[in-house]
Amino acid sequence: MKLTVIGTGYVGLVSGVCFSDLGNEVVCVDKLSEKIELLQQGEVPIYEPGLKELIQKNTEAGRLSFTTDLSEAVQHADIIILAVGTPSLANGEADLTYILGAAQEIALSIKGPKIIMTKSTVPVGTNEKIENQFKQLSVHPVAVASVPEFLREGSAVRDTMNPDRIVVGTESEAARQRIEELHRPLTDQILFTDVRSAEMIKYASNAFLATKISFINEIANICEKVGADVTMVAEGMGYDKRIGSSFLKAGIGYGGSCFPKDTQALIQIAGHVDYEFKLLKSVVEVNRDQRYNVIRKLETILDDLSGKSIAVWGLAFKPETDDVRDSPAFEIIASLLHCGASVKAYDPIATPNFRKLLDHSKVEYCSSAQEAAQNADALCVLTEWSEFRAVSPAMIQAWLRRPNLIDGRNMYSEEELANTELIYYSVGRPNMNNGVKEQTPQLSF
Ligand SMILES: NC(=O)c1ccc[n+]([C@@H]2O[C@H](COP(=O)([O-])OP(=O)(O)OC[C@H]3O[C@@H](n4cnc5c(N)ncnc54)[C@H](O)[C@@H]3O)[C@@H](O)[C@H]2O)c1
Ligand SMILES: O=c1ccn([C@@H]2O[C@H](COP(=O)(O)OP(=O)(O)O[C@H]3O[C@H](CO)[C@@H](O)[C@H](O)[C@H]3O)[C@@H](O)[C@H]2O)c(=O)[nH]1
Repeated sequence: MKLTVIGTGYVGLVSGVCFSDLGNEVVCVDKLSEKIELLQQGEVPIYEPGLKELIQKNTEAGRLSFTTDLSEAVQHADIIILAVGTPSLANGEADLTYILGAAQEIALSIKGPKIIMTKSTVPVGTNEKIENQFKQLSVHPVAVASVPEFLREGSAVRDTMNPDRIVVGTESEAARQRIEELHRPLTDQILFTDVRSAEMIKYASNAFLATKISFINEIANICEKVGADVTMVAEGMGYDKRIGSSFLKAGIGYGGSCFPKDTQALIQIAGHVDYEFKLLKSVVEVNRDQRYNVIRKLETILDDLSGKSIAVWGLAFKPETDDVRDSPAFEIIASLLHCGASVKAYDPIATPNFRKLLDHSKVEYCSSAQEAAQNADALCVLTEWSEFRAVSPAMIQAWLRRPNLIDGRNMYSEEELANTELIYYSVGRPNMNNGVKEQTPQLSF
């Protein structure tokens, strides 16, 4: 099949590359010439495991190419995939400038019938707007389909090649058949819906996963007060197939380019039809507060943070990505600076992107985990990179000036801490002091 993908971000690039690997002829378009030049040279503008190898393989096979020329590229394809960004506006609504802008450019360029397949996450009703734009601007018939994307950053290639399901929302029988044909090699689990339901499935899925995370984070906060261990609680809950074990890891709250923006957008979508989504508003509020527990725990240990040197391990919003959009590390470091602390930060991959967000005289970006931890008054672990898991708590203690470890991702076990003198605070688990668990709090009822 001949495909043109508009937007070479995490979704457009990975989808385009994976579709080419299935034998389709794919042209990827972006308006950022520096991105396209990198891709034409075989370089990858984002960090995503396995992507570079697939780009090289499929470019060499002549199935994959990159261009900034949208109007030329759309002639090539029968299916045009929209994968441009839909970031948040100040009020939380999705900004449709890029998606409607791209649709307009396509409408003004096409010279024949096309299938427009929207992979971007868009509010209910957006694909109808896109269809109307085509009707107004072009004489050529288009069939519009909402095919939302569910890949995760850090495992985007694997997720794309092994999707749990493909959702296809379209009113067009021709589009339905072609899109089914395109996805059949990936899965048999293809759900056909109307357009609005497909758009809603994407937001509902992200909102539900975000709800699971805020739920377990609140359980963790209660566990800390009653002396229970949230990792055991989550394990015990997860064996129940109705609950499931995934997305029950307590931590510093969700970040990234999707959950924060998509939860806000769904609250707005509901608001536009006079529905107050109370549950989701709480999910967002819990998430916003959860990251500040790191600061509260530091203050409990160190009292005043002013003048203290705090090491931070992990700047990306999750491991295996260089994406720092809405990373909890940003607000945590900003709070540390606000409290008068200085910060020594390290991330295996994401430092260059994070530095663009926060270039501050009191933040020193280090080139190793040891350099960041050396002589600090406390270490905060904010991203669970395997590189950090490989460092023993005894080693961490040796590097630090004062033996304080705040583990925002529950990386280290009681056994590993037993032989150290660390003061250790994690999330929803008992604190440890000198290798010994703190006493279980007395319950007064
Ligand atoms: N990042 C994810 O993990 C993920 C997963 C599922 C769904 N989504 C959704 O997919 C969409 C894309 O997300 P992303 O993270 O890949 O975005 P991104 O910001 O990484 O990339 C978008 C790209 O589109 C390009 N672009 C914008 N307008 C263009 C135009 N008119 N012509 C050509 N290129 C244009 C931009 O230059 C940019 O490179 C969003 O709606 C997002 O919510 C993202
Ligand atoms: O048990 C968990 C699972 C995740 N997280 C956090 O949640 C955030 C998001 O993680 P994840 O979902 O793995 O990454 P994303 O790449 O943001 O993927 C989400 O957002 C994408 C964009 O919409 C969707 O396509 C994916 O299905 C959806 O998982 C990260 O900050 C994680 O640290 C937790 O705190 N606890």
